[in-house]
Amino acid sequence: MTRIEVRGLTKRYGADVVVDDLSFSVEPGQVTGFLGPNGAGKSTTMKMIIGLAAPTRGTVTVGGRRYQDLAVPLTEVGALLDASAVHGARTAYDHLLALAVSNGLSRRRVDEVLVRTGLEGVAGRRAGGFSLGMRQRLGIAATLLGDPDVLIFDEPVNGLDPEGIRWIRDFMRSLAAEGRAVLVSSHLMSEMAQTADHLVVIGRGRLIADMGMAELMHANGDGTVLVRAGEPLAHHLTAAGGTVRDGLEGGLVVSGLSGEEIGKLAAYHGVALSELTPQRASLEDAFMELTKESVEYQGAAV
Ligand SMILES: Nc1ncnc2c1ncn2[C@@H]1O[C@H](COP(=O)(O)OP(=O)(O)OP(=O)(O)O)[C@@H](O)[C@H]1O
Repeated sequence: MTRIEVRGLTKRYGADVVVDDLSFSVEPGQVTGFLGPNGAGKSTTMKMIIGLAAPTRGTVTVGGRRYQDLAVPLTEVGALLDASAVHGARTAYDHLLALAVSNGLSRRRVDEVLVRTGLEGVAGRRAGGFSLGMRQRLGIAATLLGDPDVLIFDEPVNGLDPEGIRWIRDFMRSLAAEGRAVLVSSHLMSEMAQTADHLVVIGRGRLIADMGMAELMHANGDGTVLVRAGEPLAHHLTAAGGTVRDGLEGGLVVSGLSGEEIGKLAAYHGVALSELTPQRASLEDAFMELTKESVEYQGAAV
């Protein structure tokens, strides 16, 4: 099983430290969301993983080896950093064939990846005439040519319509389900919520969070219940094992008890409830909270 290991990775451009002592792992069989506001250093980190930028300090390895030490990189790491980087005059088939041949891969793989990405019907068309969604598919097809265990995608859903976004999301999940390590960057938490198993959040080049999606949801209110009652109820809730804190506008935020248990408890003590709402974590809120210190340009509060 192949993983990406980033250790103490640092990149300096002139006086600017754009990636600052970053360490994290990308595990096989998972989609790892790589999140951060614009300019956080995501693309630069990805470039260092695939040897397109040299680290100022630190190391990054794929399956224990540096990218430049891989014999045929395409068979170990597939990366899509910029989907527009195709030769517009070439057909989709020829674009993939040129890549396959220059990497010593078989023609058969070209047909296979065209089918896998749903492009077989347009393989003879020039890539220059492709929609953004089709270009993304072509870019993804290229990453799969060498059947690599590790895949890296930089903002793959940027600018796509909902159908295209759904397709990419499902595709990432299917790649992880095959046991591959998938690293996907985004500056939108909402995109990651339905795609990633694990999140690595950075801001101004530094690691802010490295945690499982479930853990993040839990840490941000998932599993709590918002309660409003006409009469004092908090002491009954704590006596029954709940943890209670004050919410907005007189509400109580309760953890450790289910909505049903709270409802029964209130009925038992004859307390009328005006609200009993299980809380869903807002991941967007969690992300804003995590990164609020590190966004490049903040809107002025008016
Ligand atoms: N070749 C370079 N020379 C100088 N500065 C650079 C270079 N590449 C990136 N930067 C700077 O490094 C910082 C991080 O950029 P990077 O593209 O890695 O961020 P990002 O998180 O991918 O952002 P975005 O979501 O906007 O693409 C930015 O301030 C950018 O201007």
